[in-house]
Amino acid sequence: MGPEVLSVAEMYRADALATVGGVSGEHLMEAAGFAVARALRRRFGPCRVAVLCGPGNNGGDGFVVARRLRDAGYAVRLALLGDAVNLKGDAAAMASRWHGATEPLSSAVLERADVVVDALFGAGLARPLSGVAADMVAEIARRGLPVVAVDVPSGVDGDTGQVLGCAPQAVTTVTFFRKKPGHLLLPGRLLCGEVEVADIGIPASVLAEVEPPLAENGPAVWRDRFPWPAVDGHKYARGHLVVVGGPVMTGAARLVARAARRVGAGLATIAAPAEALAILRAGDPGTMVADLAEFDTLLADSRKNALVLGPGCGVGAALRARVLAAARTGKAMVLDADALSSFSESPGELFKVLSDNVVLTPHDGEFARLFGKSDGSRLERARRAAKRAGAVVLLKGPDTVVAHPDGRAVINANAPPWLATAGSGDVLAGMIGGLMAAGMDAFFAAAAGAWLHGAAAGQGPGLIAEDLPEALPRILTALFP
Ligand SMILES: NC(=O)C1=CN([C@@H]2O[C@H](COP(=O)(O)OP(=O)(O)OC[C@H]3O[C@@H](n4cnc5c(N)ncnc54)[C@H](O)[C@@H]3O)[C@@H](O)[C@H]2O)[C@@H](O)CC1
Ligand SMILES: Nc1ncnc2c1ncn2[C@@H]1O[C@H](COP(=O)(O)OP(=O)(O)O)[C@@H](O)[C@H]1O
Ligand SMILES: [K+]
Repeated sequence: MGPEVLSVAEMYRADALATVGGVSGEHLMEAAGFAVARALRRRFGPCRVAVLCGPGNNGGDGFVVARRLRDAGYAVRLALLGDAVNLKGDAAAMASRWHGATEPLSSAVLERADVVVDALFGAGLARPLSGVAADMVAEIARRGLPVVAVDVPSGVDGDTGQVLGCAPQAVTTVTFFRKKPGHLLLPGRLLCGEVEVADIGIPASVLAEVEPPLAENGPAVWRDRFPWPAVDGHKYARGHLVVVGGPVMTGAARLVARAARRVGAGLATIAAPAEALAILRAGDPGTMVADLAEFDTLLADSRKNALVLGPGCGVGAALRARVLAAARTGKAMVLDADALSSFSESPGELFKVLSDNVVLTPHDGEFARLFGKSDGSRLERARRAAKRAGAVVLLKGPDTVVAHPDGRAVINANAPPWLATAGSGDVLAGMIGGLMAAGMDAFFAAAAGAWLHGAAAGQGPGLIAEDLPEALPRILTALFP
C-alpha cells in the first residue's frame, strides 16, 4: 500500500524475521547506531556530545553511537540508566565494545555538552518516564540542548504518539526500517523533529509476512488508482456528483462542487431548496443546479453516481431522511458535517445503511457526536469507528487518519495549520466526492483527497478555502506529468 508504517509489535516481528533470515541482532544494532551517528555528524560538526543510554536495546544503540562518534573525533561522554552488569544480549555486547567511561545517569553528563543523544527508551517503553530519566528530560529542556533521538524521543509511545510522562523535544529522530505510528501522530510527530528512516539490513521481504495494514499517506498509496481520464473518455465517464445544499449556507455546497470538478469529476450538480436556487444559479457557470424537491428523481438517475451530503445542509430530520434514501441506492457517498451531526441521537440508524462505498469525514467534535467519547490514539479510534460504521472513516485534524472497516488505514502528515479556516472541510468533502464520482474506490479517494487537500494548502499564509480547489491543476500536473 505504499510507505508502510509498522506497529511496535510488527517491528519486533520484522526484527525477529530478519534474525531468522540470518541477519544477526548485533549487525542490526551496529547499523542502527551507525545511522544515528551519521545523522548527528551531518547536522553537527565535531563537538561535545552527551549520550544517554537506557537499560534495553535502545541503550545498546547508544553505546554504538558513542563509539562511532568518538572514532570520528567527537568528545563523547556516556551515561547509563541502571547498572552495566544488568545489560543483556546485544546491548551488553555493545557496552563491552565501548572503551570510554560509563557514568551513572545524572545531569552532570550534560555539563558543557553541545548535543544530546537520547538512547534511553525506544520501542520498549512500557510505563511513564519517572525518576532520573524524567529529571534528565527536564534538564535538557532547561538547558535548551539539541537532541538527536534514537528510534523515538524517549517517552513517546511508538504506537500512539502519546507522551508517557514526559519526552524531550528532538531536532532529529532516526528510526529503523520503517516509521511507527508515533512518528506521524501528534504530539509524537512534533517531538521527533525531522524523522530519518535508516536501512539497518532488515530485508523488505519480511513485509510480505508482517503484512502491515498501515501506511503513511502519499501518492505512492493511491497514484495507480487515480481516476485519470481516458483518451477516448467523455464527461459522463468521469462521473456526475450530486451535492446536497442547504437553504442558508449556500457557500458550502459551492465549495464542494468546485473542488469536485477541479479534482476530476465530469459533472457536478448542486441540489438545493427553492430559496437558495437563485443565488446558486448566479454561481459557477460550470456547476449545475437542481431543486432539492426533485431529490428522488436525481437519485434514480444512474448517471449521477456519487453524492456529498452535509456541508451547509442544516441538521435535522429532513437531512436524515435524504441521507438514508441516498444510502439505500448504494451510490458512492461522502457524509460530512451536518449529515453526521443529524445522527447524533441515532447513530445505529445510520450505520445500518452504510457500506465501504461511503466515506464519513468527521472532525473531532462530529466524531464524538457520532461515536461517543472513546479512548486510544486517533488511529485506534478511527479504526474502531470504521468497523462500527461499516464505512470508511476519515478523522480530520493535523494528523488526519483514514480507516477502512477491514483494518487498513493511512495517516496523513502533509497538512499545514493554514487549513484551519472556514470552508476547508467542505473542499475536502468535494475532493473526495469528486474522486469517487470519477470512479475511485472510497478508501483510496479519501486518502488521495486528504493528501491533495494538504498539498493544496502549500501556499501557506493568507490561505482561504477558495484557494484550495484552484491549487489542484498545478498539483495534479506535477503528480501526473
Ligand atoms: N527492532 C529492531 O529491529 C531493532 C531495535 N533496536 C533498538 O531496540 C529498541 C527496543 O529495545 P528494547 O525492546 O530492549 O526496549 P527499550 O530499550 O526501548 O526499553 C526496554 C527496557 O526499558 C525498561 N523500561 C521500559 N519503560 C521504562 C520506564 N518508563 N522507566 C524505566 N524503565 C523502563 C524495560 O523494562 C526494559 O528493560 C528500539 O527502540 C531500537 O532503538 C536496534 O538495536 C536495532 C534493531
Ligand atoms: N492545525 C491543523 N493543521 C492541519 N490541518 C488542519 C488543522 N486544523 C484543521 N485542519 C484541517 O482543516 C480542515 C477543516 O475542516 P472542518 O473542521 O470540517 O472545517 P469547515 O467545517 O470550516 O470546513 C480539515 O481537513 C482538517 O483536517
Ligand atoms: K530514544
